[in-house]
Parts: sequence; C-alpha cells; structure tokens
Amino acid sequence: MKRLSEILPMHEVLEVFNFEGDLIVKGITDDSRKVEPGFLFIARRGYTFDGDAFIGDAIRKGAVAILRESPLAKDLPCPQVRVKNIRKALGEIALNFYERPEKELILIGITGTNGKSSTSFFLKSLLERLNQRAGYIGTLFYEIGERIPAKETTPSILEIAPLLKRALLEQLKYVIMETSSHALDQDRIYPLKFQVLAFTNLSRDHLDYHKDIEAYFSAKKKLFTDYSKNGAKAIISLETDYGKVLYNELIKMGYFKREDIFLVNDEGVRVKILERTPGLKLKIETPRGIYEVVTHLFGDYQAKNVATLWGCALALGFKDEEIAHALEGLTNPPGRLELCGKKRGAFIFVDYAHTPDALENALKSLLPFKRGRLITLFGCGGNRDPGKRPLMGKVAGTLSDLVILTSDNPRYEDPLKIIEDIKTGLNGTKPYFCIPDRRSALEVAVKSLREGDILLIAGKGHETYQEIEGKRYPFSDQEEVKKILEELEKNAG
Ligand SMILES: CC(=O)N[C@H]1[C@@H](OP(=O)(O)OP(=O)(O)OC[C@H]2O[C@@H](n3ccc(=O)[nH]c3=O)[C@H](O)[C@@H]2O)O[C@H](CO)[C@@H](O)[C@@H]1O[C@H](C)C(=O)N[C@@H](C)C(=O)N[C@H](CCC(=O)O)C(=O)O
Ligand SMILES: Nc1ncnc2c1ncn2[C@@H]1O[C@H](COP(=O)(O)OP(=O)(O)OP(=O)(O)O)[C@@H](O)[C@H]1O
Ligand SMILES: N[C@H](CCC[C@H](N)C(=O)O)C(=O)O
Ligand SMILES: [Mg+2]
Repeated sequence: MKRLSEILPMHEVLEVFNFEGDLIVKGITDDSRKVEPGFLFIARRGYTFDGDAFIGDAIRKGAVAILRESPLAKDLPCPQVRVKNIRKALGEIALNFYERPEKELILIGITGTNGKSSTSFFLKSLLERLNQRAGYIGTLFYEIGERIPAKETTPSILEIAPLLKRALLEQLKYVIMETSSHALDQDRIYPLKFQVLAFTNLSRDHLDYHKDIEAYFSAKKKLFTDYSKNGAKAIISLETDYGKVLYNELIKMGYFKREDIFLVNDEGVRVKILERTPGLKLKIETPRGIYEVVTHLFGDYQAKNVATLWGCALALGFKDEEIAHALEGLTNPPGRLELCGKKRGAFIFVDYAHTPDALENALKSLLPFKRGRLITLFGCGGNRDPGKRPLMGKVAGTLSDLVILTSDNPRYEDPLKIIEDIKTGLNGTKPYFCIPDRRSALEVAVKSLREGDILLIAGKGHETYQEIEGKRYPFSDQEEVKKILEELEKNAG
C-alpha cells in the first residue's frame, strides 16, 4: 500500500484531473482483468489492445485512479493522471511501489540470439558454487528463492519489480536476467540499470517482429546503450561478427571505455574443447593463464557460452582459479542437449534449437557421437518469423540422415502450412516424413531407432506445453519419450 504521490514520477506528469490531495493505492496493474478495489490502473496501448478501452471496466472493478498517455476524459468519476511516456512512468511506478529494490542488487543482463538461458543458468550455478546468493529471471523459469514457471523470457516490469523485492527478502546479492530483443524494443525493463551486461551472438530470429536484422541488432544494442549502470562492465562474445560491430560502436559512441569491455571467444577468454567424455574437457586461455577443466557439460556450443560465463564472472570480481574450480560442477540446463532416453544402443536428445544457427550447433554437437544415423525431428513455431523455416529445413537436411517434420507450437497458424515452409529448404537431399501430430511423430521416430542412431528432438527443449490456437496443452518431449520407451519395453517383455 502506497500513497500515489510517493510512487508517481513527477517529471513524467503532464496533467491531473479529479485529484483532491492524495490517495492510497493498494496495487498497480496495466491489465483490467487483474484490477482489485484500491488499484491504480495503467492504461497503455499495446500491439493488440488499447488499454484505454478497459478504463471503464477497471473503474467498475474498483480502480481508484487511472494513469494514461491519452487526453483525460473529464466525464469519468475517477482521478486521472496524464503522463508523457506511459512505458517510462509504468517502470518508475512499479519500482517505486516496491521501494526500489534494484538499488540494493547487482543486476546482470544477458542478451543475444542463442545462449542467453544457458549462460544465465551457468552463471547462477557458478555463483552459488562460489557461495553467493543469486536469482534468475529468464526463459527456463524465474527463480528468486523459489522457482516459478516463466511466462515471457523477459516479463513486464510489473512482474519484475515484485521479484526483485522478493530477492531482497531472500537476501540475494545478484539477479541474472535474460533480456530479449522484444523486451528491449518495448522498454519492458525501464528504468533498470545493469552492472554487468553480456552479448552472446546474433543470427536470424524474430524478423516477424523486428523486420530486418539491423533493427533486431539495434534492439539488442539497447541493453548496452540504455540500460547500463555507471561503471558497468560489458562482456562481448565474438562468436558472430556482430560482436565486433557492437564492440566498435560502443567504443566509438563513448558508451564504454576499452578497459570496461571483456572480449571473449577468440580474444580475451578463449575456450577450446580437448575431449568429449561425453562431458566437455575444456582448455581455457586467458591473458593470465591457461586452465584445463573437466566439466559435466554436454554440447560443443556450450564451450562458447562458457567463455561468456567466464567473462561475466571476471567482471563480477572473481579470479580465474576460482572460476575454473567452480566450473567443474556445472551441468547442462534442462532441455539443452538433454539425454532423455536410450533404446538398445541408440540415444535420444532434446534440445531447444529453434533458429537455424542453433539447430546447426546442436546437430554439430552430436555428429562426433554418430555411429549410425542422425535423425532430426522438429517443427517451427507459428506466428513467429516464417523466414527461418526453410533455413532450418536446409540445416536439418544437410546435417542429418533422416528428417521428421512435425508441429512445434503452431499457435494460430495451420501446422501443415508451417511444415510446407520448412520443406522448401530440405531440397529433397535427405529422406523425410511429415507427421504433424508431435506425439505420433515422436512415436514413429523412437520406434524407428536402430543401434548406433541418434535422435535429436529440437525446438521445445524445457517447454511443458504445446500452444495451439491460444491454448496451452500439457506436452513435454521428455515425458512423451519416456512413455513411448516404457510402452516398447512392456510390449517386448
Ligand atoms: C507482441 C508482444 O511482445 N507483446 C507483449 C506486450 O503486449 P502488448 O503491449 O502488445 O499488450 P496488448 O496485449 O496489446 O494489451 C495492451 C494493454 O491492454 C491491457 N488489456 C488487455 C486485454 C484486457 O482485457 N484488458 C487489458 O487491460 C493489457 O494488459 C496491456 O496493458 O507486453 C506484454 C507485457 O510485457 C507481453 O506479455 C506481451 O508478450 C506477448 C504475450 C508475447 O507473445 N511476446 C513474445 C513475442 C515475446 O515477448 N517474446 C520474447 C522473446 C522470446 C525469446 O526469444 O526468448 C520474450 O521476452 O519472451
Ligand atoms: N552460443 C551458442 N551458439 C549457437 N547456438 C547456441 C548457443 N548456445 C545455445 N545454442 C543453441 O540455442 C538453443 C537455445 O539455447 P539457450 O536457451 O541457451 O538460448 P536463448 O538465447 O536463451 O534462447 P531464447 O531466445 O529462446 O531465450 C540451444 O538449445 C542450442 O541449440
Ligand atoms: N521464446 C521464443 C522461443 C520459441 C520456442 C519455440 N518452441 C516456438 O514456439 O517457436 C519465441 O517466442 O520465439
Ligand atoms: Mg532463453
């Protein structure tokens, strides 16, 4: 509960109406469906709806004041405040309501096309192995003390603010946040400031939203230009050319001094794979020394994420030796080249590859273990960048021996149309089946496995649902594989 005057950022206020003295606000929301008596309703325009349309509804549910960007309606019974920028006002209000918890935390922001969740997950584990208390907000889940399911990769500040408050109550020192390009573009994280910021890589994704790769890159760049704290450290991975571009631009524009940027992957921290046991045995070269570490990590692409992780840990003040030691205990995040079953000499992996680059990296990680066929089962999400579909088809066709095309999260699109889009990239180079029902596709794939084969089930990783026409149905690749294997075993026995 707060007084409105305590939480309103006065520099954003343009005019007020029907406002006598002050008033008490019991909660804040920008969703009329969540309004309770005593709440401040923040009416904002989105991509689908205009919050103004729900003001009447919010008042009926007991909203005591309305915050808006549009002209005030003098016929409304409720106090109204008009602000210059609703996004910015919303961010300030959310953090003020929870008493600016971010000021007492060290925030680490990680962006890039692939590897955000992996690097964040590793960093949280690493910090914990170094006896530090850390939280995480990202695709896998939100874990601030307790673990709760994630909605978006980077949720609204209205969700982040209470999580940060909770972080203080849990006596956490660090909060690691994945910052997606959508969130950066929409300023969902305004006005947070990060102490450590990392860029993993950039490749094709989300062009349905950003339209072209330059706009997508600009959104990622915003983390460094708009959301860095004074004296912040940046970790830039050079695994894609965009790393160097980002580095040059940040220096040229004066956002960072050279000494505050840690370059990793082929400059600064370099990580080489010495052996796959199958856990990665890594050689880490830094300007100060060379370290050999035997890890439990699986998947060659994780070596690149380890370099970014190392850079983050250095930026937080840890020493190479401590980092090397803590690295030994890390394990893969759920759904990232997760071994989810075995069938008489054949191995089944689940991976969250949902971009062409990720699929290529996941398949290349499995190639060294191939004794028979490499079979790839995947689909592409509906209402997401259709341009990546044929490219993923091409990667799968090039690197696997058999491809099984199925549905991912079709959302509001026709699954058959999505499969057709992927098929155009296959080029008829490799045999393939189209089985739109994912459960049936998994069954065919698992049943077809022969000694020495590897099956990669890509696209959904840790997800525990399948989204069809706005509804999320329980579905887990891992659980389905388990059931199919049990059934096969029962029938065999
Ligand atoms: C296109 C997009 O990014 N939309 C996000 C955006 O919604 P929006 O601003 O367009 O909102 P809207 O649905 O038009 O509604 C406008 C306003 O009306 C309100 N409203 C609406 C209906 C109603 O009955 N009453 C009501 O008050 C809404 O609460 C909102 O305040 O802001 C919301 C709050 O932050 C997000 O939940 C929402 O994510 C949608 C669900 C989404 O699917 N986003 C995806 C694309 C996304 O963000 N993905 C990224 C990257 C994934 C990755 O690569 O990892 C992520 O961070 O997850
Ligand atoms: N550094 C990397 N380079 C290329 N591909 C990678 C890299 N790291 C992970 N991948 C691939 O991307 C997939 C997703 O990895 P991860 O969840 O860590 O990325 P993310 O950036 O968090 O993705 P999202 O945008 O969905 O949140 C992995 O399953 C793997 O196939
Ligand atoms: N957060 C990403 C992940 C997509 C995962 C894939 N399973 C899909 O549904 O496309 C997105 O929203 O684009
Ligand atoms: Mg992620």
